[in-house]
Amino acid sequence: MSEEKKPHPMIPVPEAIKIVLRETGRVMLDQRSRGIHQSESISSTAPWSKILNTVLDKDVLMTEPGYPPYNASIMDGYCVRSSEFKITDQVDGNGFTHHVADNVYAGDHPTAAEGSPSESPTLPAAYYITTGAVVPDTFDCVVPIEECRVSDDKQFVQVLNSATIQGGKWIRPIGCDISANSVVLPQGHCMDPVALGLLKQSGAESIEVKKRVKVGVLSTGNELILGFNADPSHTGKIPDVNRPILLSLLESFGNVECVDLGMERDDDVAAMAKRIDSATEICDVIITTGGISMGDTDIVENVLIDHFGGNLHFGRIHMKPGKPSTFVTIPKSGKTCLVFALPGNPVSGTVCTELLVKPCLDLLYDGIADGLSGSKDSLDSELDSVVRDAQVHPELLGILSHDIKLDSVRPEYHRVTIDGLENGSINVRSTGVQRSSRLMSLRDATGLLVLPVGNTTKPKALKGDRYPVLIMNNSSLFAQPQVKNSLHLFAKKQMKVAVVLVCKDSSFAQKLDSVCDRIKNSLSGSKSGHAVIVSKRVFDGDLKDLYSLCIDSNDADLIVVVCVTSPGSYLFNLDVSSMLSKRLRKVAGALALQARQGVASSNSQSAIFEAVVGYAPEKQGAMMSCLPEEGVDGGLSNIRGLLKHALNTARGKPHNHHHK
Ligand SMILES: Nc1nc2c(c(=O)[nH]1)N[C@H]1C(S)=C(S)[C@@H](COP(=O)(O)OP(=O)(O)OC[C@H]3O[C@@H](n4cnc5c(N)ncnc54)[C@H](O)[C@@H]3O)O[C@H]1N2
Ligand code: MOO
Repeated sequence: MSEEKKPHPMIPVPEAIKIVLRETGRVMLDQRSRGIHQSESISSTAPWSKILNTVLDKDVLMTEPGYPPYNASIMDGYCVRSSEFKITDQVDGNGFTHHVADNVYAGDHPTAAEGSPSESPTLPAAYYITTGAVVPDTFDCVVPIEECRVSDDKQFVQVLNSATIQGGKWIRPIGCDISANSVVLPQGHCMDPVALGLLKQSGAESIEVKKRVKVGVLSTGNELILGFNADPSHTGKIPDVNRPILLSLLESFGNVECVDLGMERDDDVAAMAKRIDSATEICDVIITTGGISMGDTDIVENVLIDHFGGNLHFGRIHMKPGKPSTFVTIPKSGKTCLVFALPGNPVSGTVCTELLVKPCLDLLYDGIADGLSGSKDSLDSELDSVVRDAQVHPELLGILSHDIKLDSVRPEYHRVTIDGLENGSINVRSTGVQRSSRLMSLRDATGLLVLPVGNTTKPKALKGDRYPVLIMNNSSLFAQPQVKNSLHLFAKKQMKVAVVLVCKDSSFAQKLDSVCDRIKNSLSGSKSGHAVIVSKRVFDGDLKDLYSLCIDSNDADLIVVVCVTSPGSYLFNLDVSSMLSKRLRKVAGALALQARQGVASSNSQSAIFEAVVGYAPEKQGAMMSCLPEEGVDGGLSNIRGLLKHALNTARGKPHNHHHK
């Protein structure tokens, strides 16, 4: 290390992000003052892959005459004139009402048909027409084929019910879907698949879209090679992983056009300067990795400052990983290039691209408020507002699933797997050893947990502690359910029900079949699918054996325990319900209350009964409910809709592939 090389002060992450946004805003205001507008025109006939995910910089308007551009039939049938029918109702001896002048198929251009007079001396004209075909001028009604009788030679047609003939019926008039000159797609709209379709319908020749931000990525270091090529024994050489990671990560942001700047040695200042020089010509933003800390070969900062006269805004950040991250702006040919010189460790470079570079790219792409002028007097306050309004990472409050030792020097952006929503909270677990060279720590990472510096009072973050977690990949949060756990598919499923009739006295056993029928009826509804009784049993033994009988058996989703006793003697029922509620896990209070209300509405006296609903711990995912015989219908139908969700909750843990 040379004598004069002194470490830069470490600034806090929030300050670093604000500096990045402020300098980005400065560049944008400068461009605005020079009238530079970052948009480009794309022909609407360009390949859709070129248009997909671009963002409109200008409204797309509907061309004349609107969509659809002609009056189109909604049905296969016959088009007629509503005015003619009234006069010539049922003139033909065979009951035919119209003669068929011609056929118009979708795709035909029926100019000949326009206003053509009826050729039959006696009957008005009709045209056979298909769905989507042009309704000939002067015709104003389509009668569906089902409403017509057609002669064998297809020359004549009888409209069976005159009431089906109404002006405008079964026709989409010109411009009814999109009226001429209306805004089809507003400025700022992302060209998603539906927007591509609407663009086609609009008839617009081209669109103005925001220019993607041009970002160059350069790897530095003498140790770098392209790959091991199945031979990792190159002493001292390692594959360059930063470029593939960063180029593809940037690509995934969607608002970036990447420029691969290749690899550069770290012992040749002139070569590196040359490469960065040509990059500043074409790139808005440059990311370099490696060569930015304290070693003799860490030359990147020298090149950026000494060779290009760059302005250094910060040279170190108080964070782990990513401490040596450096941010420089380089004025070049009338514009300013934003340069992020990131550490070479793969994790550091990746985390800092997410944390520091992404907000800069989003700001460059999304643009700044229209009213900002960048004039000298207001510049500072305008930049303040740019920083305040800029968008940063989506974030949630994560709950730690286990203890983590805190770093005693730097706040840590700890790579975690977000385990999804459970009871409304986000549980996170560490991806393991967090060394910034250990790319494996990013493999299953979907978030960065922001941990504070540890001290003697709080050396560890503890299980259950809450910290902000920055989400790295939104889609990972929405775990895909399996068919069996899907809310909408499960709704159609059968609910398998086991019934246990608990009798104080065996004479009640004969009620079993009728009770089962009532249970089946009360659980079947259009929304909750239908119930099938998979087992019916009578229990009249010692109550202490009841629970094991209930859980022993089949693959029921729901075990319904029905208590039957003589009217007015409810003590037995209470014994049953209190015994079961002790054995069940997560007794569902809200459901039980609903059930009890339902019971009461069937039979007011049984309201005294303590309805029970809960999960049987021994039967994974099954629920058990205990109800009195008199109110079983009301009780079950009251919880029918909720049972489906309760069962899904019991089973539908978010699916995760990578459990440690
Ligand atoms: N005396 C000090 N030494 C170091 C300090 C310090 O403060 N004082 N900081 C350490 C920290 S923290 C980090 S992070 C690294 C960052 O170093 P550089 O940015 O200079 O990066 P390099 O030394 O070039 O590389 C670091 C590491 O990463 C490997 N690497 C580099 N590029 C790639 C690539 N494209 N693909 C895969 N791996 C790459 C390189 O071989 C090194 O192992 O500095 C500490 N040192
Ligand atoms: O800051 Mo460095 O990125 O810890 O390893």
